[in-house]
Amino acid sequence: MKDQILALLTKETEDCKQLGPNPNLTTEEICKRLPIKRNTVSQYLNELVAERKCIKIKTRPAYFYSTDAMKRHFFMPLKDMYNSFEELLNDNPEEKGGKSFFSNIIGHDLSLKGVIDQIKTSVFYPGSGLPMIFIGETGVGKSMFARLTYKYCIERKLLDQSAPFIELNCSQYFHNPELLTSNLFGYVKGAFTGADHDKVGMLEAADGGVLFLDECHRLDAESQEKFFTFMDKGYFQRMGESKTRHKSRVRIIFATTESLQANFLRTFLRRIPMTVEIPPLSQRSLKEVQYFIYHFFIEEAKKMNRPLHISTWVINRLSNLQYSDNVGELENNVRLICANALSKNPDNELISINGQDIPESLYQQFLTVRDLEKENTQKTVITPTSHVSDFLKADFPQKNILNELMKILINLFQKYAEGEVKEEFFLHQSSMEVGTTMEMLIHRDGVNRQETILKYISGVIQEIAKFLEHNYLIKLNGNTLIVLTHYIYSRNDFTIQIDECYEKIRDELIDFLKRKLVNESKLLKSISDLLEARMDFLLDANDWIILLYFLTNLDITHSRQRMHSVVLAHGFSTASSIADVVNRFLNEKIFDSFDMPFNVPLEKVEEYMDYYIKELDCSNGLVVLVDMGSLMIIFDKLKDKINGPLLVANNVSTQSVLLTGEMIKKNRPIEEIDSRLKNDIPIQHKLGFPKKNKEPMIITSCSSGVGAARKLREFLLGSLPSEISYRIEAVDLHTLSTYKTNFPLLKQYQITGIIGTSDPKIDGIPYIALEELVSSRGMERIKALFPTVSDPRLLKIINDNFVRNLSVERLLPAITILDVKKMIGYVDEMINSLERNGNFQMSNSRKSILYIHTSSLVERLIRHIPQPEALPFKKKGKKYEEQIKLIQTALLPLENAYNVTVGERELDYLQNIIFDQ
Ligand SMILES: Nc1ncnc2c1ncn2[C@@H]1O[C@H](COP(=O)(O)OP(=O)(O)OP(=O)(O)O)[C@@H](O)[C@H]1O
Repeated sequence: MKDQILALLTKETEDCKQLGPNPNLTTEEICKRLPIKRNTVSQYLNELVAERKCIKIKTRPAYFYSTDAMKRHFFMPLKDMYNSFEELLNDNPEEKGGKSFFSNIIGHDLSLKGVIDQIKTSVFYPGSGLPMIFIGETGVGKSMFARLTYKYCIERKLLDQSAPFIELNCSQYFHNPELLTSNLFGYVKGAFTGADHDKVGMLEAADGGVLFLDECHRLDAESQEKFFTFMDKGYFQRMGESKTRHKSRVRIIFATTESLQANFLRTFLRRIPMTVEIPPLSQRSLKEVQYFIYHFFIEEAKKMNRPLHISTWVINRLSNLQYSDNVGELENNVRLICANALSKNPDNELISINGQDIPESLYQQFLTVRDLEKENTQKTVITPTSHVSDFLKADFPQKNILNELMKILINLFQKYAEGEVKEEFFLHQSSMEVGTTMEMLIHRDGVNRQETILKYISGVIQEIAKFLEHNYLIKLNGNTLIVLTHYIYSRNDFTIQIDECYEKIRDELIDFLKRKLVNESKLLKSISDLLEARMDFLLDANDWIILLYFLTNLDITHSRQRMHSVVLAHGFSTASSIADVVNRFLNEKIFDSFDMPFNVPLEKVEEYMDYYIKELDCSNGLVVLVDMGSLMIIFDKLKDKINGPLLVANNVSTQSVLLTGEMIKKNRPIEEIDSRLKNDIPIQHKLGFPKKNKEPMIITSCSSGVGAARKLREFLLGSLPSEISYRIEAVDLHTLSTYKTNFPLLKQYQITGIIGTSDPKIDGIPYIALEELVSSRGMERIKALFPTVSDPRLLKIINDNFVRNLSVERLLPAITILDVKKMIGYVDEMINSLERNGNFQMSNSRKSILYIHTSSLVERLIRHIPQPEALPFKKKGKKYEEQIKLIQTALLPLENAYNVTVGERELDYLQNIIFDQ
């Protein structure tokens, strides 16, 4: 069977004209074409991938290509699995190295990487590609990308060499929408006064090629409607025509500087699935702006066919101007400067460009730029044969910083290995080195915080932070997020290098750290997986070392047991500065901080603290230091919500924060901190202990990993009736077994049970195997799991849902021709009828068997599979007859729905399942 699947894939791969989502290469389609069950097909496909006989594109749905056929018809794939078609296409050797089609575009590997990926996705879509709309300010490169897309299609043989490219600027027809419509769609003789012959429109003229509609927000509603009919149905009519329909196989690209929502019909936008946003120059990095400057000077040098000597003064100013008309404006400036310099000395072999060559019109602007450079007389020399890459001397300062850091870390490890320093010192010192270097990355030059890629990375890091908070209960503060973002951002540009002779000891260091820092390693593995999945960013050995040390700074293990403390102070950075100084002094992150603007309303402070106590385990206590008497009210606001002792003191000074921090670090009890604070520094203070009952919670945990636990959580939540909102959290089994009752959730909540597939053995907390929920003791278990639910009706619903949903899960792979959910609905009805008419409660285990048995029974009947063997003889008295009647009545709706009749032997079986003692 596996061979059949491979043969089919080979044929389909060979038939593919281009690499892109092809419905014939999905599991779904293979199932339709071969008489094999879906599960089996999936399993074989994955085996074929593991055997390297086919590759998988992990999109939704996933696509499979035969590796051999790929090699013959396209290129040799370098991996077995790809996250997207773009990733696959990037492995095309023609796309690699200097030969990549888009590599001449400035920013192709920086801010425009995403734009180029989107274009590739769009053009490879089967048929005529996906219609795209480029949006972005004037001069960002929309027209350029439209032309490039066309050329790319020709290069990749998606279009013929002779295919037309027709461009239309819709704003030219602003005052004459009718003329625009007639030019686009054509007209027939007599369609309007003056239409004395038939005329082909641009849509038809562009058949087999590309139609680019610039400034398309000028399309009136009628033209938009005509377009979406065309995109929907594939035909259009010329003006004045009512019957004839025309077709055109055209790829349409739209572009606009305007907002989509305000200028287009919703129906129109819906037909353009690919919106490609090109960022303005102000959102690109300084580095990218400088590449543009070199690029345009090189273009001018080519045109003039002579070298240019440009002063640093000019380059610096050009780099720092604001360009409201973006790349186009920058290009014009360079052109103007060159033209001016040339006109002064037209006969010189070499054109020198200094401050005095700046044309009048630009000079004013140039003077607004602050003096940036130190005295620097060096000139940039550009010749007609220069290439931008000549100027990318890759002098990333951060590369040196990180290379240096690796040297220091390896050196420290060597010292430790040779017994020169103690383990504690080497680990501590290494973490401190990493912490300091990472902070330096943020403050390097040339980072534009608006830059698209930086924003993107920041978004991914925030997602990771949420994941960590949710799964490991680790809260990363804002600064940590910024540091991580900048680290990944820097590492996008280069690889950290160490001398070959150090590689062995580096690998030993990594092994040592993975053994020593088990929690951090686990955490980093999750981070690394997420970075790979979301950004295709792979951490290498050096990153692992640096980031493991970085994570130790976050004090993951300790923060779980220690008291928490926050400084709340008014002012731009008062709280954070004091907290930072004290944390540094104590060599540990003890304090969090909240900087409050002077006019901050109390609700905002309360909101922050609510979030804080919700997110962190404060069962060991929370100390809040505030800078105003009025904020003492925080005590009353929090005291009933918090699950540990609370101390609020009105004194924020370095002295009081340090005193508190020292005591927290020494794990002194909160009462002692309270009395020391009030004795040493006269302050207002309030101390209280929680009265609040802990909220109940269920934990799910599975031996096969947190993913399975999360699935189980979803399953349980999905089984709760809407009236009940209950906290259920998925926790990694290993973490649970390691931390036991010290695990924060276990302190904060009243854990009513741990449901899963393996017992973490925690004293005082019942473990309930999933199976038990559907056993005869199920109801009892459910009552204990949901102590706050007293209504028996609700408890019964929960119980019934569990049994039923679990049966559905089990039935899904077994039942092939029936719609399982629908079938289960009928069994529900049957159970209700039996319980109601027979006046009894069926046990969970019987219900569970009934769901499964009845479904396969109906399937057997539909497929005309013979009835099972008769059961051994049993006495069939009056009671038996009554029970059979009950079953027959309960079965009626099901029999009617599936047009089947349940026979005598089957009835006997059912009686056995339902009533047999
Ligand atoms: N990434 C880039 N690399 C090289 N040249 C670029 C790049 N982006 C834009 N340009 C150049 O900048 C100039 C302006 O670009 P283009 O005309 O395509 O912008 P536009 O967004 O279409 O502007 P408008 O909305 O005003 O029509 C062009 O000469 C284009 O070739």
